[in-house]
Amino acid sequence: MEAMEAKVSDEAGCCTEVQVPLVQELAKQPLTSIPERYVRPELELHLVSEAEASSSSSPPPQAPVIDMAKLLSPDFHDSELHKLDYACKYWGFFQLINHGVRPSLVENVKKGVEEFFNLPVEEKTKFKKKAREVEGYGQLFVVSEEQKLDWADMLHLTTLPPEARKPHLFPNLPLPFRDNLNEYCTELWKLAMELVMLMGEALNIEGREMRELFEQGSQKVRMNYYPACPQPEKVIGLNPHSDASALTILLQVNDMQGLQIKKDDAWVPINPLPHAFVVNVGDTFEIVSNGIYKSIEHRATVNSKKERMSMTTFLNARSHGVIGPSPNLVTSERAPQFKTIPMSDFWKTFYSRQLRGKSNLDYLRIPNDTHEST
Ligand SMILES: O=C(O)CCC(=O)C(=O)O
Ligand SMILES: [Fe+2]
Repeated sequence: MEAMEAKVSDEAGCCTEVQVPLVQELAKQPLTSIPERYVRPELELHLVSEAEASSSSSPPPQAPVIDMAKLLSPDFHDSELHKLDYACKYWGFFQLINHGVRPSLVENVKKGVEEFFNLPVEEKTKFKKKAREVEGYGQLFVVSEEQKLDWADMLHLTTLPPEARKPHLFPNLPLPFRDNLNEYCTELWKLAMELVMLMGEALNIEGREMRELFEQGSQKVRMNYYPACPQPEKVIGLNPHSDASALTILLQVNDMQGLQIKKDDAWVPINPLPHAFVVNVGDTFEIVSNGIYKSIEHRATVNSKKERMSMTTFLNARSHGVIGPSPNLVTSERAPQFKTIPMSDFWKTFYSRQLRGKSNLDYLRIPNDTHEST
């Protein structure tokens, strides 16, 4: 992978310098009130409409469930591919069952994540995110001293290809977590590649084009720790956002619910099914699909009872070259919806912004009435 040097430096070094406290440590103190930097006044406005919504008799809609075994079976492939296509177009999120990753491996990884966050703070600080880096332990996307903060800490790592791992991060994870995570990442790479190839098939994108975009891509993981909060309705665990990745595979680590996705202007909770992964389309795939598949806004809420942990695995397109709508999906009826830009520029703007809504995709959007070529 000769472009690796360029890739590593493209995705790093574009972050800001603002350092913030660890929320896990903050939450251990006897808090009489939530520090102002974590209080989100906008949530109070939303509470009213959510109360109205929850008083309606119909239960919230559920994200589609996709069966990987059916996608891979000649008998069920076509009908399941149709379901996958629908899920990516209208939900941007689905639960994936029968994904083939060994349950004991998944359990070991969950255990490793819990054990990491339970390490003494001095141990975890060895992984601390350094100024101007995007990987490590702490908070990402803090771009100003005034900005509101999330009620969460994260450990963010490049996991694949192995040569892109930061020497002070992945290789220093405690054993056996390091080995389990290594195997899990290889399994999830295969799974994510299978899924993007299937999504490409459903959209009629050439296999060669998909392989060029993703085979030399990278994988990152983000382990999220949301401490219990005495006033959970005032804070947000992870600000509403869409993921920059092509595809995200989320593992809920302990049995606390908190993920919500925006569907028809309402927040819909996702309750992970046993042994399922929650999968979502990221901004990169929305661009490649020329807006046909949607990267949906989601957020993490917190609660007063118990901490919550999750781990997201991101499949990213290769970071050399450009990213833009697939030529097959730009037609006389469907103009390009996004500009084509160097992938390195895409990452630079992503890491220099606050994580907020679909702001990183919106700046690439071509207004409807403009038929400029890219
Ligand atoms: O913790 C969750 O459920 C959501 C995490 C997430 O959206 C992310 O890491 O991008
Ligand atoms: Fe996300």
